[in-house]
Parts: sequence; C-alpha cells; structure tokens
Amino acid sequence: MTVRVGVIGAGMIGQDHIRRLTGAVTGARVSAVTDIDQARAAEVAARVGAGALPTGADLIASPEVDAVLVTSWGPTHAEHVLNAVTAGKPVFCEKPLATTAEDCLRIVEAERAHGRRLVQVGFMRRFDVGYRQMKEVLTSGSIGAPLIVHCAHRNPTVPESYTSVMAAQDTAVHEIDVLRWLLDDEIVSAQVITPRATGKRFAHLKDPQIMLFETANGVRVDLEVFVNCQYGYDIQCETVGEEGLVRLPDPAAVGVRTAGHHESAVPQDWKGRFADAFDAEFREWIAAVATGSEPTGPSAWDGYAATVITDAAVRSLESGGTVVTVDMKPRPALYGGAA
Ligand SMILES: NC(=O)c1ccc[n+]([C@@H]2O[C@H](COP(=O)([O-])OP(=O)(O)OC[C@H]3O[C@@H](n4cnc5c(N)ncnc54)[C@H](O)[C@@H]3O)[C@@H](O)[C@H]2O)c1
Ligand SMILES: O[C@H]1[C@H](O)[C@@H](O)[C@H](O)[C@@H](O)[C@H]1O
Repeated sequence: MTVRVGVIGAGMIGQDHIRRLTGAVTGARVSAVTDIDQARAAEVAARVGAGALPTGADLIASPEVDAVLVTSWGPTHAEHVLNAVTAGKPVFCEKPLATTAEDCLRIVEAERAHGRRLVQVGFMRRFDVGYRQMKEVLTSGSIGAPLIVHCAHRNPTVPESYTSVMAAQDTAVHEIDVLRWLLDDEIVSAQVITPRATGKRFAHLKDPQIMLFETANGVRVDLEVFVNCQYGYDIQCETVGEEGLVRLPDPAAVGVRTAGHHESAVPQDWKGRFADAFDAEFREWIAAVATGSEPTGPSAWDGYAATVITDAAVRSLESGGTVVTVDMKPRPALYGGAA
C-alpha cells in the first residue's frame, strides 16, 4: 500500500519532509498540501503532483489523505492534531505537539477516547544512530547506573525573532525528550541560570543558558544551550555511569591535514546533522501507517511531558534561576503507565 500523506504547513521543514517522503522513503506519496500562504501551498503541491487544499480541516477530511503531517507554526499544531485524531487518521506532528500543557492533554484525552495511538511527535533524535548506540550501551548495563549527563546544544546563530524562552521551548526541548528516552527516567525539576551573555547576541536575548535537570532516579543533567556560538551546529552528550561513560559520536567527516593543521567540518544546521535521523524517523512512521500498526516513535504523552518540563524551565528562567518542580500528571495505560 502506498500511504497518501497530506501536509499542513509548507515552510522550511514541511518542504524538507516533502522531499524526504517523495525521495528518501519508499511506500509514501504526498497527495495534498495546505498552507495559510496559499500561493506557497500551490507551488509546493505542483512540484510533487499533489492537490493544494484551502485549509487543514479540508485536508484532514479529504478521502485522498490516509495520514497527516503537521509542519505549521507551533501554536497551530493542537488544532490540526485534534482534528486528525477525531477523524481517526494517523498524524505526525513536528515538535512541539502543542504550546501549552492543557492542549497536549486534550490531545492525549482524544487519543485515549479513540482507544489506540495515532499520534507521533517529531523528536527525531531518537532515530539518530549515535543516540541509538548510546541507548544500547545504557540498556546493556555495561557502564553501570547513570549518574550524570553533560550536554551541549549549540546553533551557529538564530534570527532576531528568537526570544530567551525559546532556548527551552524550541531548542532544549530536544534534549528533554531524548534524555527521558535515553535514561528511561522522568525529569522532576528544572533550573535555568544565565552566565555572562555573548556580545554576538541581540540585546533582548539571554544567550548562552545553563539548564540543570534532575530525574526521578537522582541523575543530574547539565545542558548548555548556546544559540549564537558562531562556529556551527554542535550537539554533545556524555553520560557518566558508575563503571564508565558513553559519549555521543560527532557525525562522520573527513579529516584533512595540511601545513601542520588537521581540519574536519562541523555541520552548520539541524538539516545536515540529523538528515539520516529524519529519514529513519519517516521510514518507521510510514511502515507503521502502511501496516495499520501503532507508531513506534515519540507519543502524544512524550509531547505532553516535553511541554510540561519545558514550562518548568521557562518558569525558572523567568524567576531568576529558582529550582522549579515539574508538575506532571500520572501516565495513562495507553502510554505504558498505570493511570
Ligand atoms: N525537528 C526539528 O529539528 C525541527 C526543525 C525546524 C522546525 N521544526 C518545527 O517545525 C515547525 C515549522 O517550522 P519551520 O521552521 O518549517 O517554520 P516555517 O515558518 O518555515 O514554516 C511554517 C509554515 O506553516 C504555515 N502555516 C502556519 N500556520 C498554518 C496553518 N494553521 N495552516 C497551514 N499552514 C500554516 C506558514 O505559512 C509556513 O509556510 C515548528 O513547529 C518548528 O518548531 C522542527
Ligand atoms: O527549531 C530548531 C530545531 O528544532 C533545531 O533542531 C534546534 O537546534 C534549534 O535550536 C531550533 O530553533
């Protein structure tokens, strides 16, 4: 079966995923595209022989759409995901699932009412080979119980529209999700402190930030978020255990030695750094949709958890660095919990 995917939001990542679904992934085609910028929707749809539809609601209702991909702006995600779940269609939503915990819970409740999982959230790091190898090491027990995790999330630059709270909401949210998965543990508190700010930042922006998380098992995480580091897109993660440590590898890049120097390139953006992870993420999603199985990737519950933890980090930043306890509801049985 070829899965016919309808795409809501034909901007930067929407177009990247359309290219992926029509090139790198087998078993799928893009059958419909919508965007509030209708000229953009028409142009992108024409490129892949899809229909351009006026609204997300039209696209979800279309008999030409088996599954929905939401790549519009974050605050619009909840409406589209809820509509797709109500229509009983599988839906892949780029992060965030929703911008408020209340909206995430509405989606969780709609999915529970449906009785099985339909939603996958676009936390692609769970599909990255390096993170998957780290998880295998941690699960094998070879480094003993994890004690400390050191992370860095660096972007070369961000646009002026990026604000200080986005360091948690837009950027650290990837570590928040991948660490919950990697450690198979829950984050229970967050604290954000702000060192001397880089002179390369915009006046309104607190950059870099240091985020400290604690898990239910007592693991401590320190995360440097530095979104104007200038030199590249650099993702680091090292877990220290009782008997050893495991470190995320840098992406493979040739080393060049000339004139007494050794050089190798640093990726410049998330598109290059996580291209293979995005491909794997969509291959698995399409395979699940094609066979009528539940998705294997991050769930609506994971989307809720990430938003609640992000909210705690934002509250810490806004209160000048206090430790904020994460206020998470009990996990429902549909997502492996007892509630
Ligand atoms: N996983 C990742 O690493 C990653 C990377 C980049 C962006 N994202 C996420 O993807 C989403 C989109 O980001 P982007 O960088 O592509 O933004 P963008 O601004 O380039 O594109 C968003 C598009 O959605 C359209 N749109 C907005 N509201 C809409 C609506 N209600 N219905 C239809 N179309 C609508 C806009 O017109 C625009 O074309 C964001 O939630 C962002 O956080 C994730
Ligand atoms: O939306 C992007 C994207 O999620 C990237 O993966 C992250 O590194 C950026 O900081 C963020 O702005």
